[in-house]
Amino acid sequence: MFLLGLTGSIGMGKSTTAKMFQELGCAVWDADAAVHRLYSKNGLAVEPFSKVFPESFVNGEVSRPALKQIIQSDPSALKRIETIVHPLVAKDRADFLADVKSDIVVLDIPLLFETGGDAAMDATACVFVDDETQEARVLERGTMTRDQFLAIKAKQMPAAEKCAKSTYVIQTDTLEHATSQVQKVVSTIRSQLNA
Ligand SMILES: CC(C)(COP(=O)(O)OP(=O)(O)OC[C@H]1O[C@@H](n2cnc3c(N)ncnc32)[C@H](O)[C@@H]1O)[C@@H](O)C(=O)NCCC(=O)NCCS
Ligand SMILES: Nc1ncnc2c1ncn2[C@@H]1O[C@H](COP(=O)(O)OP(=O)(O)OP(=O)(O)O)[C@@H](O)[C@H]1O
Repeated sequence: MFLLGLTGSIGMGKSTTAKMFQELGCAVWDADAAVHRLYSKNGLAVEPFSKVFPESFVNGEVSRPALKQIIQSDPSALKRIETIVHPLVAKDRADFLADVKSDIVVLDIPLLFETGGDAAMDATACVFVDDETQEARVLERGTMTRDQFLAIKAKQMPAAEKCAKSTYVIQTDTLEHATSQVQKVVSTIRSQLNA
């Protein structure tokens, strides 16, 4: 099993690119989706958040708008949120890897390099688009204010640095261009596996 870590700065196209890998028969695990499961009703993060951040506990779930308010008024809260969430995400991933059957497994992890997760990968791929397109795409989603976007971006390793550390860089300027680069990465890895 070949582990490919897929990363990139906020809104640069990780999820969209992960789907392209999935369409080529790769198994995909998505760290952000794991966080969604953990925050939802009966998710494993609900109880610890209800104790540490009672304001975030809304209708039996961890509320993302409430968390964003908390981080906005106290930027140090993100570190405390990560301390609760990251070990639970690690367990979700270990459970997934214990069961998966596929030649290539793509792990979509926004903080791959920031958390040292790249050390456990056979190769890494970074999605990339220019800063203006990134900002326009994130703000178009309407889930974050510009200040919230800039605060998250400031927490992340600069995009150019992530790309320099990666085995592959995937430009996400158009869907067609990204698809052809994903096809090349998959065929390169498959030919290595079959060599
Ligand atoms: C800050 C929160 C509330 C924002 O929620 P929202 O639904 O608006 O955004 P979403 O979760 O889709 O994240 C969007 C992007 O923000 C970036 N991001 C999220 N958390 C972090 C973080 N702790 N540090 C740096 N970037 C982050 C990632 O690129 C991510 O893909 C949420 O991301 C969160 O609870 N983050 C803490 C958990 C975490 O560290 N997740 C990262 C993957 S393990
Ligand atoms: N190759 C591409 N060509 C054109 N648009 C793209 C491409 N890849 C992604 N996009 C668009 O960019 C936006 C962000 O993409 P996506 O949600 O995949 O990013 P992400 O990196 O997973 O985001 P986040 O870090 O917030 O989780 C979406 O609107 C998506 O349609």
